[in-house]
Amino acid sequence: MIRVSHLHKSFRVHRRDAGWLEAVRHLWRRDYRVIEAVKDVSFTIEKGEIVGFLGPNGAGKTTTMKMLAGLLHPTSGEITVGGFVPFEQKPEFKKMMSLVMGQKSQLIWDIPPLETFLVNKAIYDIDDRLFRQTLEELTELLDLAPLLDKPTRSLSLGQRMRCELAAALLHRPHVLFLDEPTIGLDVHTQENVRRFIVDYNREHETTILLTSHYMGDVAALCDRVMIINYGRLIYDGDLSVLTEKLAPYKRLEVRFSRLPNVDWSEYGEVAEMEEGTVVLRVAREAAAETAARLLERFDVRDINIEDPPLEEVIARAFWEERV
Ligand SMILES: Nc1ncnc2c1ncn2[C@@H]1O[C@H](COP(=O)(O)OP(=O)(O)OP(=O)(O)O)[C@@H](O)[C@H]1O
Repeated sequence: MIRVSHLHKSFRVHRRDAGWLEAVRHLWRRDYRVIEAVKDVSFTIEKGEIVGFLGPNGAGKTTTMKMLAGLLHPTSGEITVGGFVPFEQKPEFKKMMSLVMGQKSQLIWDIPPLETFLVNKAIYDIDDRLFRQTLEELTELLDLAPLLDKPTRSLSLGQRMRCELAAALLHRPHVLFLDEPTIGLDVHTQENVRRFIVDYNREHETTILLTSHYMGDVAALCDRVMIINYGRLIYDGDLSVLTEKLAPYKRLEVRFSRLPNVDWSEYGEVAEMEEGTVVLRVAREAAAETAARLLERFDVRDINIEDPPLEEVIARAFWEERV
């Protein structure tokens, strides 16, 4: 569905040092600096996949998404989305995809969401029956009924985000680019939005590329992740493989009736210790056996074996640069 080959994007920006003298000098002499935001990125995404696109601030995620959505022209390289070249902005292309940016609203501020939806109906030339049917479905799924006729500016962030998603989906796009769709939302609304994305993807086989700083989004939604750092793709594959590769240990959280006074290094590396609980880092293959040993020797109230937190795995990927 999405094919990207040797994609590059550079921006030419004015170079100017601070100070008024520099500002005056700048009137005559203009220096430029080139920022290579995306460097030689290639990937393919098949129909119906949900792929997480991760990277630290300024890594090149939004720039890539904007190129995929046809808002930016690549410096070089090729992109096709559903067979279309995005930057040509053919009407058929616009009808088959949608871009949702958590930081930017596509709803018209002073009118109720329903009226923005009607504007979109006209823009995308959606026929009456399909519009009614889709709106009904989205209203139900996103619980929009009480919001549709309130002015957008009076909605909370979470309510607005649900309406943003509806606005983006009214024309039933096959490809969805979601840039930070849960940013700033409370935990409950984040979960609702995640559940909606999963259900929607399952039902309509929508292809989804998603960026998020919330690892909860990524863990809940994506089996596959792509990691970009300084404009380069440094990982593209299964999230579980990444975890195993970069964090080849498990976290054993053990709660005791009374914390025993022992040399923990015999069991693993202590990550945390407080009151009656100790968290140990233990090699993956030794986790089950270590848990059994602890259960046998001590008065254990509860024991939990978990993968390391995703934040830690992703942070390691950034440090290691090349995965
Ligand atoms: N229009 C522009 N002009 C100049 N430089 C730009 C422009 N847009 C992006 N950049 C630069 O390109 C690089 C990549 O930016 P981009 O917004 O794609 O990163 P990002 O991974 O989405 O970061 P974030 O997580 O902070 O949103 C950054 O160095 C940014 O400053």
